[in-house]
Amino acid sequence: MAFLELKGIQKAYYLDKQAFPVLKGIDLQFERGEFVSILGESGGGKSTLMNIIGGLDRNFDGQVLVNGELLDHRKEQQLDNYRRSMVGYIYQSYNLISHLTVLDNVLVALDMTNLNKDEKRQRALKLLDQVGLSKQVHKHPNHLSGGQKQRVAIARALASDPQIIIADEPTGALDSQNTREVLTLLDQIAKDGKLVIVVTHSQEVADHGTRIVHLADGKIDGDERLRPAYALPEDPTHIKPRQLPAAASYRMSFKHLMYNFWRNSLIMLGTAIGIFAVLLFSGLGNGVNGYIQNQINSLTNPRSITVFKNPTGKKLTQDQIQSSLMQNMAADPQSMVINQADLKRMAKVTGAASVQKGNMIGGYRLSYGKLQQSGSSMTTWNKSVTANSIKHGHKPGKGEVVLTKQQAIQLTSPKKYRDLVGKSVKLSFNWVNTKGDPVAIDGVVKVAGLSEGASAGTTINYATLQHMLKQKGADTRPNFATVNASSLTNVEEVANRINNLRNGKHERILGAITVGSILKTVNTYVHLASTILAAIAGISLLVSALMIIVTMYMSVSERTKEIGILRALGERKKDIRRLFTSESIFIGLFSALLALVIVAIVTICLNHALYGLIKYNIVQITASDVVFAVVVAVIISFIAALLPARYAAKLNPIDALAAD
Ligand SMILES: Nc1ncnc2c1ncn2[C@@H]1O[C@H](COP(=O)(O)OP(=O)(O)OP(=O)(O)O)[C@@H](O)[C@H]1O
Repeated sequence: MAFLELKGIQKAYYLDKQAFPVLKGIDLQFERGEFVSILGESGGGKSTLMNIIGGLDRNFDGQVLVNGELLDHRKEQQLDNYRRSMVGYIYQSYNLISHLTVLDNVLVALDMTNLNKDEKRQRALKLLDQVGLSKQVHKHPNHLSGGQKQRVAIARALASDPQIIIADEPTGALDSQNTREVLTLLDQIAKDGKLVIVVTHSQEVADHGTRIVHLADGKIDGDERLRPAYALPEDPTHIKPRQLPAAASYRMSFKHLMYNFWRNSLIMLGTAIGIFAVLLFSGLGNGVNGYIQNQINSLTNPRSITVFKNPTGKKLTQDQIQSSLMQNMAADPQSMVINQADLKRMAKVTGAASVQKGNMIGGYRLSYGKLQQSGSSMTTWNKSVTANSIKHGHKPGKGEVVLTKQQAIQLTSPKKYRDLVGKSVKLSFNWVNTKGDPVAIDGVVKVAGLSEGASAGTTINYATLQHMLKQKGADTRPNFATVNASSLTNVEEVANRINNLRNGKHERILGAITVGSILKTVNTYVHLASTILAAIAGISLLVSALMIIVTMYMSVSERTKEIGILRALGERKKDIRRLFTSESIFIGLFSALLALVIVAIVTICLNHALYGLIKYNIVQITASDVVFAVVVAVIISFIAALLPARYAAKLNPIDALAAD
């Protein structure tokens, strides 16, 4: 039984369904320890035969038997295993992987063996030493001479200790000195008990072997034994093949990424800008939203509902309630009185947590020394006002008021207005008694603080105002109420229920004003803006994904030959796919990290620049934004690599090896 046997091998290439037969029935037997040269005219089918022997070609008729066992060439997996365990290739054009060092080129073959990390390294170094390259191990192939490159290729072919070495014109590109050295190495390989099959045009090379097979017109027309085959040594090999582990693909992808560092950096920068846009817009959305909420909440209590009497009995909008307020107060103050029954009904409304009585003065005069000021609205301090609206001083205690900054300026001067805090001012206004007769009220109150900003208002201590009214026999009943909703989410419902309270004639009796409605409008706009920004960011992510797809396709076409080399070494389609998806995932991951660095810098700068102005961090990136960005980047880069990786895996290894 021969070690390797070819039986009735036939092969034809097809062009427009027309068959061009190349091999027309080849029967050959080979033994280990042989150094066989295959000679023949150009185009005679030598390389085609080598691809069949080497397990690269699946489309032929006939049988290949190894140790008497049929190699099922229709099954891809069987051929992958066969190449991985049995065959080592040496090519005329060396076919080294340019982005790997000499040592790594040899280690690629060793990745598919059962040796541990140290053993692999030791073996690679030993083989490189044997071919005389121990000083060149860390160089890249483009820094080697032709002879040196071919010796690296020989070391790689021997790395996994295969029993068959196929060399296609191994000395075709070498000078005579290097040719002699390579032939000596090949002879030594045969001496070590391997089967060496060399395709050559050179009689000198052929004479070096133990046997010459001549191929003409697709048939064997000569088989000459020059010397007996070398005796077989005892089989010392302990190296067992195994499938390529995923970690090896990741390592190789990473090395390729680093080899093309600058080009990849630009791609990563491009992708990172897309991810950065998503992060920044999301952070800005969070910040703006938070800022507006914060502004509104700091000045007013969003859970509070201000309730007035509705003298019309009809349904009124919040704007209508507000605009008719002053007029009603002046024309018929009695019509605005909220009685005990109203207060009780409000308190019973579902979702109302508390009801607070209040008085609003429609028009009043303040005087400080010789200066006077007239105001149009002063309310008793209530739950809708927050202490944050007071910028200087504090909320009004007994006998105290809070004025607006503007009022303080009018009563003093633009430079000294703050001095008014703690000073007493005279307050006078008109009111009515329970019969509706006018009563003039006046008294001295102390300025507790000054309110400032959009919702600044004038407020007076409730007990103080009640006391002033009582003293003059005026009506002390409330003319507005503050209802606090039990939660932020039911403010509008509570307001609606209050608006719907009716008297015996089925007329509406109260009108409710909420700050929640303002908040809602603002939130709608913020949400709209965030959606638009997210869409823009989404487009930039799409561009990033397209960029990765293009890059990966470019990478596949640049690395076509490498794909062929790796397939010839025994890598599966799956390994090739992983090579490209993992590289893309690295790009995605590094882009995300780069985006995080950029967004961190921009966030710090923007927040720093704007903090002085708005006292708020306008960009707020949350931990979930960061996780989202990294996950999205990895997913997008993985998806973007799927098509190119699939394309790479499907390449025919023979065509890939023939690529320029
Ligand atoms: N993929 C292919 N499609 C079509 N025809 C092919 C293909 N590959 C090879 N051939 C043809 O098959 C024939 C044998 O080619 P092959 O490369 O095996 O010859 P060879 O003996 O190795 O030649 P050389 O010594 O010049 O390398 C040639 O005529 C070639 O044109």
